[in-house]
This record gives sequence, structure tokens and C-alpha cells, in this order.
Amino acid sequence: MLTYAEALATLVREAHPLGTERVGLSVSAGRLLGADITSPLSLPSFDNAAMDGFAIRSGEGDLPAGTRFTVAGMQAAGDDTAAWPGSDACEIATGARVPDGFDTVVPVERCERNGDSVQLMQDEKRGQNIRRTGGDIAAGAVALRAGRRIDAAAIMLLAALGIDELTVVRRPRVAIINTGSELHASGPLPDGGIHDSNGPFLEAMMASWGVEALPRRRVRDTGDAFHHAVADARAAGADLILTTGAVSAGRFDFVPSALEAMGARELFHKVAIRPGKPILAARFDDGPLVLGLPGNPIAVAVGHRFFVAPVLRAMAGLPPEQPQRVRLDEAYEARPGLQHFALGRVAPDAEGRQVACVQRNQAAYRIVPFTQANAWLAADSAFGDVVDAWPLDPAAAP
Ligand SMILES: Nc1nc2c(c(=O)[nH]1)N[C@H]1C(S)=C(S)[C@@H](COP(=O)(O)OP(=O)(O)OC[C@H]3O[C@@H](n4cnc5c(N)ncnc54)[C@H](O)[C@@H]3O)O[C@H]1N2
Ligand code: MOO
Repeated sequence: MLTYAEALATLVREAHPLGTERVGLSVSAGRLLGADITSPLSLPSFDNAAMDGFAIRSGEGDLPAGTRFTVAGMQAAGDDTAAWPGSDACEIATGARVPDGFDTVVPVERCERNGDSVQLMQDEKRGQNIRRTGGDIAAGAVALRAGRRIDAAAIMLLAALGIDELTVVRRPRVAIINTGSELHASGPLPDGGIHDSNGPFLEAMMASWGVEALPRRRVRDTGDAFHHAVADARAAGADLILTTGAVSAGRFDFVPSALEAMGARELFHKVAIRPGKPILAARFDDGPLVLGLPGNPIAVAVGHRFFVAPVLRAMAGLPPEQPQRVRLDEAYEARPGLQHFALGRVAPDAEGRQVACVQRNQAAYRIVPFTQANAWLAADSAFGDVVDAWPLDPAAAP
């Protein structure tokens, strides 16, 4: 049986880059930048006042309390260079361009105004309260790096730079197929039936990452229904097909044979991990990669987090995600020879240091511990003093 590292390396090799496309800023939230953004202008793009008050031309001198200036007029936000020639002070608004030759801004509350005259109430520093051109970013500098997820902060910067169209990574087209004759949507259940929870879970995770979701299909345990669903996903141009259930050893576990019959090349079936051991990966040489996730809910969650997520990163051209190394509160028994993925909580201890603890009573069928966890903890064979901790949602990883 393959180790997790071997299986992952095989899979990532098969995750072909998606390429890029141009989109408008207004629809770019959540997308991944496909190229570095070079700043087309400096921010601020002109010297401007940091305070409402008076801009003054102090020349070389000090600015002791009592110094008087003659106010020539008002420089408002949006006004151009209006040089106020021959004058040595003007009223100025926060954000207004500092007129040429003026070098200092004194806040209004530290000035006494009398008609056209203004007097400093205390000593002031020459050059103060001016936000300099390029003080945030200089024209030509890299503003955002390729691979960065476009969040609200990135949108604020891009908008400030006047960028309204950008290059992003194409979204992967993903099809989800849930197998199981026992599965039903919400509502009353027949005897022996259960609600499909893996489908909505995967759909939510795909939405969080930002994929182009193809219609999700729920199919009964017949090779035929599965065959049609896979054929539809291929015809719709899926980059990735995620299936759940029917990959282990049972009589109805038709996914491996159905994929083989359709011409998919098996990359691996069964990996030395827990939970989720029966996982399967296959590739249609002219099309999608297929991940067959074992049906137990937490096996699906592990399959998503530790196989699907690395594939999506590789398709987007992102480097492998790095876990945090966190101290474990107490030893946790693990089966030798298997890579273990456990649900856990990472939180600060009394001294403020991050400590991980493994959720008690977890099992591949139990969903409640998943809702109480805030991290995945990973370790091979034994959970020692330190574990690898991964955020539950890969879209939250840097
Ligand atoms: N004889 C063996 N039996 C099993 C083995 C094995 O090696 N030998 N492996 C076990 C392990 S480990 C797992 S994990 C499961 C995986 O089985 P399958 O992928 O074939 O999945 P199913 O049998 O279809 O379902 C397993 C379990 O999960 C429930 N399920 C399935 N789909 C959904 C869904 N969409 N939403 C909610 N729950 C779902 C299903 O009802 C079953 O309870 O096999 C073990 N058996
Ligand atoms: O590994 Mo299975 O995933 O026990 O439930």
C-alpha cells in the first residue's frame, strides 16, 4: 500500500495547471491572482495634508509658538496645485494636495485665527503632517504577488491603484457525484435511508475555494447510474471529479471497476492513512482527474483536506501548503505504519503559547466532533510532543 507522501506526490504530478483569465475587479473577490500586480502609480500620488488646518511655507526656519502667517485662501480636497504664489499660508483640508512650496501642516486646533492672520499656539515641527508621494507604495513596485487570494484588503489596494481588470487563475471545473442507494435529500427518510451530508459538505468546501461547480449528482448503487454521471461530468469539461462512497471492499463498491471500464487509468487505490484508507485516484488521459473518496463522512473530510485541497493548490500553481508545528497537550495513541489525521483544537495555554489537543471520541462516522474542532492534526505512526496542525478550511491557509 502506498504511503501518504507517495500517493500525494503521484496525485500532484497529475494536477495540470489551469491557466489564467482576465476578470473585472468587481467580480474578483475570492479569486487567486494569476500574475504579480505592478503598481501603475504611487500612493499617495501627490503630497497631501494629514490634518485639517493650515499649510505653511516655513522655508528653513523653526516654527516657534507665536509665529504669524497670512492666510491666502482655502485648499480643499480635490483642488489642483493652486500655488498660492507669494503667500506663506493657506487653509487646508485632510487629503488636499499640499500646494507647491508649502512644507508643513499645522492642525486647526493648534492655531489661532484672526481674519487673514493665523498664529501658532505652540512650537511646531517643520515638515509635519504631510503624507508624502509614494509613502504607501511607489509606482513600479510589486503591489500583490501571484497566488494571493483576492480578499477585501486586496480589493481596497487594487481600487486605490485604479485597476479595474486583472489576471486571475481560471477556476477549476469540479463535478461532485455522491453514490449510495441509501442517500436522500433533506426531509422524511424511508426505512434504512440517511440524508446525504457528504454532497453538501463538498459543495461548501468547493464554494469556499472558488471552483466552477458543475451540477452535483446523487446516484444509486448501480454502475450504470454512476457511468452516466461521470460521462456527463466529462462532457461538461470537468477538470476534477469527486466521488463519494463505493470504493471499499463491498459488493456494491463499483467505483474502481466502473472507472476502469470507462478507460480511466488508476493512479492508486488504498493509501496507508486513517481514516480514509480506501481512497482511490484515477485519471482520464484526455480529461479529468478523479478522486474517489470513501463514504464515511470523516473519511470524506480527510480526503478533501489532504488530497483534494493539495490538488486544487497545484492546479492553481500554488506551492504546497505548510502546516504549523504545535505542541500536543498529551500523547495520543496511534496505529503504527499509518499516517493519522485527527480532528483537534489549537488554542493558547495559560502562558499564551499555542497547544493542540486531539478531540476525544472521534470516529469516521461521527460528525459532531468535526463541528467542535478548529484544526486537523496530522502525525505518522505516533502523535509525539509536537504535531502538524492544518486549518480546517484550506482556503484560509496562506
Ligand atoms: N470489508 C471491508 N469493509 C470496509 C472497509 C474495508 O476495508 N473492508 N473499509 C471501511 C472503511 S475504512 C470505509 S471509510 C468505508 C468506505 O466505504 P465506501 O467508500 O465503499 O462507502 P460506502 O460503503 O458507500 O459508505 C460508507 C458509509 O458512509 C455512509 N455514506 C456514504 N455516502 C454518504 C453521504 N453522501 N452522506 C452521508 N453518509 C454517507 C454510508 O451510508 C456508509 O455508512 O468502508 C468500510 N468498510
Ligand atoms: O478509514 Mo474509514 O475511512 O475507517 O472510515
